[in-house]
Amino acid sequence: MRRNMNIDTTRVAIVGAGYMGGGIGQTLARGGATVVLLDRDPAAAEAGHRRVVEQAADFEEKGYFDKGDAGAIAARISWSGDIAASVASADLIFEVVFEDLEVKKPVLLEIEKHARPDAIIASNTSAIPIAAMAEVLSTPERFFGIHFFNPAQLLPGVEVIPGEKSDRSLIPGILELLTAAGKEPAVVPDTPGFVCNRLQFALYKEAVKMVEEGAVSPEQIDTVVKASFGFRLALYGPFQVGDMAGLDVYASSYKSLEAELGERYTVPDSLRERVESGDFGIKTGGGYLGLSEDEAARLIAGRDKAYVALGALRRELAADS
Ligand SMILES: NC(=O)c1ccc[n+]([C@@H]2O[C@H](COP(=O)([O-])OP(=O)(O)OC[C@H]3O[C@@H](n4cnc5c(N)ncnc54)[C@H](O)[C@@H]3O)[C@@H](O)[C@H]2O)c1
Repeated sequence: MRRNMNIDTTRVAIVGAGYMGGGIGQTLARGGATVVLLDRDPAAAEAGHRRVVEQAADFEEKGYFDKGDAGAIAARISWSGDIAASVASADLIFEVVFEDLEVKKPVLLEIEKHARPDAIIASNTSAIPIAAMAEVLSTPERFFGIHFFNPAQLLPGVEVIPGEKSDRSLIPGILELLTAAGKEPAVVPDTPGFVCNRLQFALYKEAVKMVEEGAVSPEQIDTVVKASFGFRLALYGPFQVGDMAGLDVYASSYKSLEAELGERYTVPDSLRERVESGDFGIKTGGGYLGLSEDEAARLIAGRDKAYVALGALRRELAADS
């Protein structure tokens, strides 16, 4: 099995040249990989390729990409109607077709049939369990979820999701490749929705429910979220925010919400136990992240500076639009 993945010598095949497939291809080609876009219909692969190359030129012209990036991307990315041959010569093959297990299964089988034994196979699924896809493969040890976010060219995060049977010694090479492409990958378990989509869809459902109840409009929710906790989340995770805000405040708020909205707002057990034992987060020492006094002081000082800078950036972007 491969261990190192130098992006400049890595050949990537992407099956599914749609929105995400094109974005992933553009990202990896920009990083130095050689990429071929494939689709069920060669015309779709060709169209996906054209979109990626034209978008890269547009991004370079607008200054989003460095000078020379568009030319480098165009030189490194191609399309093909020959899925078998393109997959056979790749080191890393992405399945990026529709979010439907029954569509993905035959695609994965076809990839596995043509792939070299040492090639890695990845899926960009949003929420289908990696185990459910690995099940159809006879070589599940080389299969991973590698989940880019939309738009893949611009969002830094990527979830790397090993399945139960994935060979974990392949993970450092995958992380090396993604980091070389400018990404901030995180290894996460094969739990429902992985990390991002479980949280994102919980929030979205609650927002939709509020609108359905008729109390607030979508516009009101967007206005409040962008300027309040959404503003924070651009730079800090929920545990950093909770430890800074005070776990006692969170526990009391859950009690009020539970009284009105019921069980889904019950104080989580570990939060209740912390508060009962006097652990209110940073203000008492402790919290979920267990930061030292120095680390906590640095976090708060950095937060104040970051929020001032983020506030200025928001005003600048609003003035531009
Ligand atoms: N759109 C998003 O915001 C987003 C974000 C993260 C992950 N994803 C995931 O990425 C995957 C692709 O999503 P998308 O938004 O790019 O979809 P899309 O519809 O833009 O692209 C899918 C492509 O797959 C091709 N395809 C379908 N069946 C095929 C087959 N049997 N063989 C070869 N090609 C086939 C289609 O022709 C199409 O070009 C899904 O699993 C989705 O959940 C999407």
